[in-house]
Amino acid sequence: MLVEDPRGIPNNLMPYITQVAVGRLPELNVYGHDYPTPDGSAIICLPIRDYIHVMDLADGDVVALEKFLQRNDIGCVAYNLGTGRGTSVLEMVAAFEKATGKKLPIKLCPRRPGDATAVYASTDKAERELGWKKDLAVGEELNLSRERVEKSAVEKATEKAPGEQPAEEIERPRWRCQKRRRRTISYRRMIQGSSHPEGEDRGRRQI
Ligand SMILES: O=c1ccn([C@@H]2O[C@H](COP(=O)(O)OP(=O)(O)O[C@H]3O[C@H](CO)[C@H](O)[C@H](O)[C@H]3O)[C@@H](O)[C@H]2O)c(=O)[nH]1
Repeated sequence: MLVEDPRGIPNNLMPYITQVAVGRLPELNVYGHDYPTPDGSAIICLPIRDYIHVMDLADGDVVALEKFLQRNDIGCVAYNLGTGRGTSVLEMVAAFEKATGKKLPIKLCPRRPGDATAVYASTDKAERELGWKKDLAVGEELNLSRERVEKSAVEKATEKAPGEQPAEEIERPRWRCQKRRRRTISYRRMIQGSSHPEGEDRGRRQI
């Protein structure tokens, strides 16, 4: 998932990339550059994964919940939410560099034990039954990821010690994602206005 900012040194790719980009970590270790290509040719190929923005994932949850709230007899159904597309680590690095205009220092390293060569979702069922499809392009996802990290970096820089007086106002990056905010509001309305017997209580707990 894109848009993660854990404390300490991250294990996952995106938070590692963003921490290198803002200078918290010196370089990105790219694990594994000796994987086979699907056709068995000798070309070096990095492991591939399915990278989806957390807001697309949240939209998928909303449409699944909508379906559930409309029917009482739906039972347990599993849907894959992803882009349906495999992307390599170096493709992610290139997309990030394009979105931010910033060069990321990388180091090619041996494979990480336990890493699978290729993992990506089949999203046909979600598209067919929920009408859900990821709608952010990779560049847009990465812009949002960068905004999230910049915002968090400002918040960390302005954290106050107990008893400390308010510091001078620091300009915060503007959150440009008005479309997403509108969706969150309509999600709240949907839950609050639900006629499902449990809808109102569920909505109160989640908001
Ligand atoms: O510092 C790092 C961290 C990761 N990777 C590589 O990046 C890829 C993703 O590794 P992660 O640890 O981030 O994630 P997983 O392999 O557990 O994959 C899961 O998380 C991914 C996002 O981090 C995608 O969502 C993916 O579909 C999901 O299976 C792997 O090829 C890994 O070897 C690096 O090269 N350097």
